[in-house]
Order: sequence, then structure tokens, then C-alpha cells
Amino acid sequence: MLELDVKLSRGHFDLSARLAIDSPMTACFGPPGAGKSTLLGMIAGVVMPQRGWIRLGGETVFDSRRGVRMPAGRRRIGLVRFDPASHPRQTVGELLRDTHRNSVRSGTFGFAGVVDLLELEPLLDSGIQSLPAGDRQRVALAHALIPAPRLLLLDDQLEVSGVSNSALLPYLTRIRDELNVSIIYVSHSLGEVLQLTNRMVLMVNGRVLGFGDPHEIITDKILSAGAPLQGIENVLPVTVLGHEAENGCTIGYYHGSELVLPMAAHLAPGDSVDVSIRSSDIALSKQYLRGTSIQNQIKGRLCAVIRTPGHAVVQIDCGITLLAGISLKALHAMALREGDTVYCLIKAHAFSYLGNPSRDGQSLDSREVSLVH
Ligand SMILES: Nc1ncnc2c1ncn2[C@@H]1O[C@H](COP(=O)(O)OP(=O)(O)OP(=O)(O)O)[C@@H](O)[C@H]1O
Repeated sequence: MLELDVKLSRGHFDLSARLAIDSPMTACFGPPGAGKSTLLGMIAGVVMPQRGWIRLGGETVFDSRRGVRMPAGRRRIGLVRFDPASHPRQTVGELLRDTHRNSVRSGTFGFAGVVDLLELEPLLDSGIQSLPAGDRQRVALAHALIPAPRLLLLDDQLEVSGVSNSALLPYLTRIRDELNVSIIYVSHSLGEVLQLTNRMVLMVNGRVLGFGDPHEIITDKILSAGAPLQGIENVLPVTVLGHEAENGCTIGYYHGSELVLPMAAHLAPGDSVDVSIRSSDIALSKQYLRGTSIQNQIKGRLCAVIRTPGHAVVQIDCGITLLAGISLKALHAMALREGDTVYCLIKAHAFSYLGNPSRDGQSLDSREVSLVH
């Protein structure tokens, strides 16, 4: 159980949060600048609140009135933040063995078990600097996990590494279930939140605007809130296959399907990039449509319908969860029911690229790019 009541003022930004989290997996969702990283930093002990208290498993790790300030290293909290530049010459194996050696006294999950769970065996002899971003994330996760934390915090790594946390989702489920470690992770995708957990913290402007069942928060807080929360509902990790210069589009690959995306000539085949699509930009059909101008038809299964006055958001399992916004009239006319097969219809130009793409562990900004036609 994590309980906290904290306050921090930093320039124009005020954070005030009160929470009691006992779920094994909790998503922290909110627009950029909401205070998610700051909150995670306070829990981990790398950002000091000005007032308040934090208790983990009944133990007080921070209390401004009583002068308790437990150092980050003693909290047994794994904050997954990783800077490969701090390990310029180490291989993955060297780093993780060092981590294991240094944590033996305080407890450890064991080197072999973590390497196996995160499928890192083939990377042990690779230099950390040369790893692709996705692999680096798993190394960062192993680095935080080996010292047997009681709580794992996954900050948003999108800006840093060019890929979101989505690629880690299957591993997070195993960590929660097999190692019994509670997890709080920052997500930018509501679809992802619904797929992975039934507990969510919604942060906006330094405040906890909602805490609890994601469906209820989406209905009560997000759909009625308008900007800046709308438009970040679905995030898809895509691998670039190539470009069709004559058709003005880029082709991506996602979960067994090809996607037609807006032209992004700076990307090269093999690059990983996240694309976002608003729920309101996804239409639904019960059949595959022929002779349509809409280029993307992603097949999925309808899992749930979230109703609001005059509006509905439909949750569809397409390998990852997508949210599609439709009118109640359309919902009734289509007689949609849970378990139905549906096609998500998405125009190529409705997708937006998020963050910096990654290839071979580097951001595209810092390397030469070859155009593919
Ligand atoms: N080290 C710092 N010093 C001063 N202000 C900071 C610092 N780090 C963040 N801020 C400010 O604090 C506010 C909250 O930032 P924070 O990074 O916690 O938000 P966030 O919700 O994690 O955003 P994002 O989704 O973009 O990562 C922002 O206004 C940010 O500019």
C-alpha cells in the first residue's frame, strides 16, 4: 500500500496530491506538464516535496513535520530512468552483474531470473551505448528490478528514447504476476491503460483529477473535459516499412497489419515510431469495406462500450486496445454488442507522429537519414 499527501511549489507550477494506492498495477495518465514525473520522483525520493508525507507498506519514507527524509537508495523503489551515457563502456552483462553484486546485501531477485524474464540473454555481451531504444528499455527495467524493489515506477521514456512504454507491457504483466512487484507506470495512451490495469491516476495541472476505475474516469473526467485531454486516446507503436512517394504516404507495420500513414520521408525502414490517433477519428464498420477511400481497416473485437450523454466510446481489442468515439445513434443503428467483430476505419492523414523515432538506439535528430522511395 502506497499512501501519500504531498505538496510542492516550483515557479509557476504547484503540485498537490493525495492518494492511497493498493493496486498491483496503476497507470498514471495526464497531459504533458501535468506533474506525473514530479509525483513519481517524490515517491522514489529524487524530488523532495515541500510539505506532506509518504508511506510505503506502512513505513514512513517522507514526513516534512517529523523531519523524515529516507534517501532514495533505501526506499527499495525501482525508478526506471536510465541514461546510457552514464555507462559508456559497459556491456549489458557487466552492468547487470554489478547491479546484482551491489544489491546482494539488501536483497535481489537474482541475475539469471531477471535476465530470463526480460529475455536479455542474447544482449549480455552487447555494449549499452549501441543498443536499440527498445532493448535499452528492457535493460533499464532489469537494472531497476534486480535489487528486488517493493514498488516499480516507470516514468515516461518517450522523449528520451523515442519509444513509449508500450513495448514493455507484456513484461510488466509478468513482473507483476511472477515477482509480485507493484507497478505504477506513466502512459500516454488511454487504450493502453484500459488494456493493462483497472486502476488509474489522472493528473492535470499538478492535481489528481481522478483516481480509480479507468472507465469511470474516462466517462466522468476525460470525455467531459475537452482539451487538453482529448486527442491522446490511442497510441500505436509502429515499425516503418517504407514510403510510397507516388502516393504521398508512408507504410508502417503494427501488430500483423500494414498501416498507411502520412508521408514522413525522414523515417527509414526499420525505424520504430509511435503514432497517435484520436478516438473521434476512428469510425467503425461491421464488415470489411471495399471501394472506400479510407486506407486503414484494422480488425478487432468489441470489448466494452462506455456511454456518456449523447456519445459513446467503444473499446476494441485489436492486439492492443483502441478507443473509438461514435454517436449513440450510430451505436444503436449498428446494434453493436460485446464480442462483435468490427473494423476500425482510419484515414491515413488522421494519424500524427509522436516523439522522435528511434533506430539502433539513436534519435533520428542526431544521425544521417537516407530517404527511401
Ligand atoms: N527540474 C525541474 N525544475 C523546475 N521545473 C520543472 C522541473 N522538472 C519539471 N518541471 C516543471 O514542472 C511541471 C511538471 O512537470 P512534469 O515533468 O512532472 O510533468 P509530466 O506530467 O511528467 O509531463 P510529461 O508528460 O511531459 O513528461 C512542468 O511545468 C515542468 O515544466
